[in-house]
Amino acid sequence: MTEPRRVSFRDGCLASRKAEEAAWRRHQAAAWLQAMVGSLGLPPYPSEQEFVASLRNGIVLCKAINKLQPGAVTKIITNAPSNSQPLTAFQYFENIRNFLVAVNKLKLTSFEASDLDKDNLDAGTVGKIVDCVISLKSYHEWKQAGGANGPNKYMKSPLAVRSSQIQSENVASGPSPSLKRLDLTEVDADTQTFQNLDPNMKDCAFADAVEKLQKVIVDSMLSSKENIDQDILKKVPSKLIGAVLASQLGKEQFKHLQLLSPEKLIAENEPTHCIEHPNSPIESKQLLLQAHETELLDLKKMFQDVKVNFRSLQTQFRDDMAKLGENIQDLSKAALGYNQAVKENRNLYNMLQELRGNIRVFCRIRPLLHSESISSIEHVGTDGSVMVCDPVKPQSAHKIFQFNKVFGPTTTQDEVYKETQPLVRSVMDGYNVCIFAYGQTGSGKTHTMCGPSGGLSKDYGINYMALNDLFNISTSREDVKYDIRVQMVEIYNEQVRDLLNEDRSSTKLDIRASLNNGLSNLPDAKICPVQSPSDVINLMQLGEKHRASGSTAMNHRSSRSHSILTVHVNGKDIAGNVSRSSLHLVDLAGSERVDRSEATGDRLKEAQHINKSLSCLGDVINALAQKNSHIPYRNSKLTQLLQSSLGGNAKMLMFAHISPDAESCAETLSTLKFAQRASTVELGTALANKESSEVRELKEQVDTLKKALASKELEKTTLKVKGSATTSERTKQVLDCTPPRPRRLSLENASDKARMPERKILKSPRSAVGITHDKECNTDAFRHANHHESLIQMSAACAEVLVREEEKIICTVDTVEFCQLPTEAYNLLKQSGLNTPEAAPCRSRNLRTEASCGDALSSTTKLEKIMAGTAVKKGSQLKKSIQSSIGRLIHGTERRNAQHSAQGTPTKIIASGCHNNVSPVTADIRLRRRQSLTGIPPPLPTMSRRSSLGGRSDTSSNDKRGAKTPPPVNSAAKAKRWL
Ligand SMILES: Nc1ncnc2c1ncn2[C@@H]1O[C@H](COP(=O)(O)OP(=O)(O)OP(=O)(O)O)[C@@H](O)[C@H]1O
Repeated sequence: MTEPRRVSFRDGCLASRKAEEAAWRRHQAAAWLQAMVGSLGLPPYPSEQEFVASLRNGIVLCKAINKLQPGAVTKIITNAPSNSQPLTAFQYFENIRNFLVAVNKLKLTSFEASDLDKDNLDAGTVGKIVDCVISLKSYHEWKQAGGANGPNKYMKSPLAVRSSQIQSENVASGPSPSLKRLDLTEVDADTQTFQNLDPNMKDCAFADAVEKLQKVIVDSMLSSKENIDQDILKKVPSKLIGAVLASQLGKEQFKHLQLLSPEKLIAENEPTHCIEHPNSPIESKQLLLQAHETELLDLKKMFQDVKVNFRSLQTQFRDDMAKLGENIQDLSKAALGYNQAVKENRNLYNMLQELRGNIRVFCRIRPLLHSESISSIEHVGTDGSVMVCDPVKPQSAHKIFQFNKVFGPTTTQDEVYKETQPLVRSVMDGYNVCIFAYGQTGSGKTHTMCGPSGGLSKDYGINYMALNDLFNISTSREDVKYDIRVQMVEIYNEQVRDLLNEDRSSTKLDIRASLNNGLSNLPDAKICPVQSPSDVINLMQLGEKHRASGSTAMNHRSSRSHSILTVHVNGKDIAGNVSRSSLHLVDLAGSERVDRSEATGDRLKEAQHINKSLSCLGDVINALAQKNSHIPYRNSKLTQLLQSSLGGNAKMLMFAHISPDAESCAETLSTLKFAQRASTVELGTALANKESSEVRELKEQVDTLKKALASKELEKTTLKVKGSATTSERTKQVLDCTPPRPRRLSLENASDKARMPERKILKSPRSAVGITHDKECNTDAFRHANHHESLIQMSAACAEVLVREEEKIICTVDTVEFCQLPTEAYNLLKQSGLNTPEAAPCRSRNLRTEASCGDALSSTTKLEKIMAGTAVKKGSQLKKSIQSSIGRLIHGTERRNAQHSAQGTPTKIIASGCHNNVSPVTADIRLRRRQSLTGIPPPLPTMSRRSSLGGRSDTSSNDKRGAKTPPPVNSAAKAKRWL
């Protein structure tokens, strides 16, 4: 069994300490008794009950004291034999009484007989019994030591003595002298004696006192078996005493004692300075209370500290949370910014794509059908890549193709449309869009464009969804009014057929040349207005019904023609701005290997046409990809129809359809290669076909003016015909050498080329009017040479007439101010005698006419100058202003058209270069007129007319080409020639 743990006062465990000490003393007492009388059957550390029980009959005690002092107890009542009655407590009391008498005789610590009564057991009574045994033990040791150091050296510590003394008042009559000597409270007599001695005696007495004190303490330590290092005894006695006392009663209480000298220590031991004994219950409790109070204070302090710490932690936590919140806000801002940046990046990428004009290419893989088992598609990447490997030849390299998007076999129609939607929606913003499905037969083109069963099922394809979307947008945009119309044609065996025409006997269509409006180059195709998606479904079903399809070995419902559904969208907003665009949805017939499709007869013929037209499409794509100067659009009807989309300014999307079937691997690779080549084609920048109301108004104005001009020309022709019968012959001659030619650089050239028929009327009223040749003569002479040049060249007689006619026409076309000839010019004409209208029926370019009019030359020259300087300029100002307005506002394409016209002029000039003998005056007038219309500065005298248009300025070459208009000459030279 291990020793109980010893706890000091500093730990505030006084009670525990006392219990330990009591147990320790019981152990010592029991051990000594057993050593004296033999085993008592007690454990090494007996409890109070065990200890008292072993002594209750007094036998052990009597035996022990007899060993110390033989015969101290003469008669010991021992235990009765086992068979007899057990002894009563009273019989044993005899032993106790005898023992206590013997103890008192030896003047040892005693106790009361009742202390052994088990009913009265408490810490105090057992302690007295233990003290008694310990004192016997000390006495025994003292005796064994030979009884040196006086008769009472066996006594235990003074504290114990004092305690015993107080508690044994009833047993002993009073404290024994020896006890009194050891009790520090009873030192008065000794101290007084000490002070009365002479100094030498005092020294001796002091030394003796110190020695005594030291001995007492050592005895006490030894008796209480305190675990003190033996070396401590060799140290300074005062410190030793202080250390011992501090260890016994607590450092705080006895600190001052450590500093005391022996004298002071003795003085301290005066009755007034009596050292408080901790064993006193009240004092112990006070100490305990103090310890608790101290501990409480400590705890309070600690609590305060914890509180402060907690508060600071709380503040810190709040700060941290605030910082964290700020950081999160920053992060979310950054994330938002990042998202916006990504979005902008995507938009910019799209814009870049649009600017580059690339065709967008999507690839769609159809799922394996029942009859197919092995797939040649190895991998479909989310980044638009697809990897193909021929399962029949696994050793062949894996081929990877990259597209804008790849749709796997499980992709739904909706998912496909979602990616297509932005393109479709741009139709409503005025862009032309073309979406076409390409791929081998049975790869799913019709499924994508029209839906399963060619649009007859509910799982609609792009065609229907696109139209539905357009309707949705048109209803959601309240400020724009849209007009949506639909055309549907097919190309079957190189014939364009109208699919919406119920009359199947007249469905064949001709393709007309068109520059910018996609499939509107089929003016004869039926165009149906649609108001709702149900209209669209009806039309699509009608078209599908009429579309050529047939069964082949590869597709039981194979499309045998290319079908083209065109949606025309015209929009007009509340501000009057208009937009025109078209969406072409093309479901191509599939390429097929005839051996696999087992096509024969009609099917074979169809297959050949299909393959040929697809091959032509491939040629066009190749030529576009290589940026060849010649693109073979005219090689097939398909490429002819798609020309404006492939080579124009439309947005293009191609769906490359592939079959995963291993047997179709070769076709799959061919389709993918075609699609990849197509993706490298750079189209022109997509342009929105929008017109502001201002431009539209100007265009309308121009149209009105043109119409007015045409009607007035007719009117004028009728009038002139009446008065010019006599000059028909000369006019005929003039006409023979001057074929009709288009007006160059006129307003018409800047207008829409689509208005060809109207322009023809203007250029050639002769054909439009259908009048006699003589009558035409006057009209053409007037129109083509134009009024000013005619005035110069015509005879004096006809000049006036023409001037008047000119005035009439100009008056209707431009303004009244413009057509009114200046008075000066008119008077000159009069003076020159050229004022007979009847005498001027012919065209001015006739040299013979010029010769006969030689006398009028000077007047004519003057007139020319005046006309060039005043009337012509005045008249042209308005035209010029209109033209410049149109030039600023009209679409770039139209401006280009105007440039084309301007560039085309030299060719026309060359073509009409047979009239080398044209009057230089006429040429000059013509140049001035052109300048007035185009704003191009007049050429330098050395410059040819061609150079003024930006062509070469080499006059010799000009001459060689026989330019129609010679360099201007001065009036003297002109006069010479005319003479
Ligand atoms: N994505 C798909 N999901 C389910 N079935 C599909 C898919 N694509 C195609 N099919 C089916 O494959 C078969 C052939 O499709 P489809 O007729 O659309 O091919 P095609 O390319 O138009 O052929 P052809 O050029 O001969 O007209 C049809 O039965 C169709 O339902």
